[in-house]
Amino acid sequence: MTSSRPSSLSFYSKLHLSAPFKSALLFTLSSQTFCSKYFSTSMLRSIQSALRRGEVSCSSSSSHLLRRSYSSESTPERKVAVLGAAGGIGQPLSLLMKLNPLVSKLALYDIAGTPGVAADVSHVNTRSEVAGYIGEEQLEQALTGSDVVVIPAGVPRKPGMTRDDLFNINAGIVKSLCTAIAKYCPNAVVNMISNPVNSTVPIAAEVFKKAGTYDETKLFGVTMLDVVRAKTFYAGKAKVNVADVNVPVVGGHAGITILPLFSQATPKANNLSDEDIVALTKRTQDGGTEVVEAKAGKGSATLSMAYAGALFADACLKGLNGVPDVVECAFVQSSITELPFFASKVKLGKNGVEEVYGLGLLSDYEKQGLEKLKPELLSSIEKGIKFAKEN
Ligand SMILES: NC(=O)c1ccc[n+]([C@@H]2O[C@H](COP(=O)([O-])OP(=O)(O)OC[C@H]3O[C@@H](n4cnc5c(N)ncnc54)[C@H](O)[C@@H]3O)[C@@H](O)[C@H]2O)c1
Ligand SMILES: O=C(O)C[C@H](O)C(=O)O
Repeated sequence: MTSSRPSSLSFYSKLHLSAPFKSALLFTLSSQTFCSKYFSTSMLRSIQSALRRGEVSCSSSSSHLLRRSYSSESTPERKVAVLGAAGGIGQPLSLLMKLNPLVSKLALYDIAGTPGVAADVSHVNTRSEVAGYIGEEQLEQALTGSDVVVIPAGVPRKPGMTRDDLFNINAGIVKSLCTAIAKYCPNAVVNMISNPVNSTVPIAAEVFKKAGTYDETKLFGVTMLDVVRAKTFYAGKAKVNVADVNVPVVGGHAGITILPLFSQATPKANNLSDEDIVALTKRTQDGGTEVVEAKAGKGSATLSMAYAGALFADACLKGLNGVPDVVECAFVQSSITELPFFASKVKLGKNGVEEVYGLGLLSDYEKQGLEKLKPELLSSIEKGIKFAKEN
């Protein structure tokens, strides 16, 4: 082996890689010569496949080098559309999607403001081509060919409001956007962010059913922000490394319907009392309100939501690309309780949801929380279904 240890290629994600890959990727590479000298063609092809599927990230120069030199396979083309792209969530989410190497086309749609957002984001030197679309007459173009459609369109809360108070405005917005999705990209995976998620997802399902395009494996209410919050708050209280933390959050996305399962959190924390768990649960359930109040009339969570939305869209893209064992929490059609929609861990695959996981063992406190949330969640689901049937 040469003495000059290369530095320009640094691989930094080892997720989902088999042992030989892991050791191979621990090297830092610098040149094509090095690549061909120390990695067999088959190993380079395997690294390339891992890159293609998004199982491993590397600097764009290294990715380019590997792609150019050693592979006949290309990264799958994936179009992502963001509806509501000029909004508080839409703008940072569009930027984060532009940074995602799994995206080849990024369509930014809104009723106003998208030419500026698209021009701005398009200057970022990453893979995807960005286009802005404005107004209903351009919605067809924005959606056509989309693999994933992310919807943060709609009004946010102000202090004193519940998410359900947004229903009257957002239900109509979601209905019209989903009608267009059914028409122009019926096979797309839909990530619903617009509130109230407990109702907007059932609305979307009804719209797709009416259009004859409903595929329950492709419709997701994005509850990732609840997971992001639960991880952050748990890590802070338990004094563990937040990067190592996992906490499933189940139920729905509003108040007590958000049920973090801290009894299943990892790493296990022995330093938390029952009172700590109650406080952590309440803080997770009220996380949205905490931000709404701090913003004092200027909207709700946008930056943390953009982060959470980008993470979830990335998980969907990985699933579509065939990455194994992509598991996240989301609000989906479900039979794990008596409710027709429920958030729990789901496995994401080439067609969207591959498996909806059950709740696992719950503490007595979580069992009580589960029973308490059911009436409210059911009524929000029924409200959405009724709206979509009657309008
Ligand atoms: N799921 C979650 O965890 C979560 C988290 C935070 C916010 N939200 C929700 O996301 C939504 C958006 O929040 P925000 O802070 O970005 O609001 P915002 O007002 O800043 O942005 C909303 C955007 O939607 C656009 N819009 C309105 N009608 C549209 C239509 N018919 N087609 C396309 N775009 C349209 C607006 O022009 C605006 O740019 C709210 O409903 C909010 O409650 C959900
Ligand atoms: O709280 C809100 O209204 C926005 C969002 O649902 C959140 O959880 O931050």
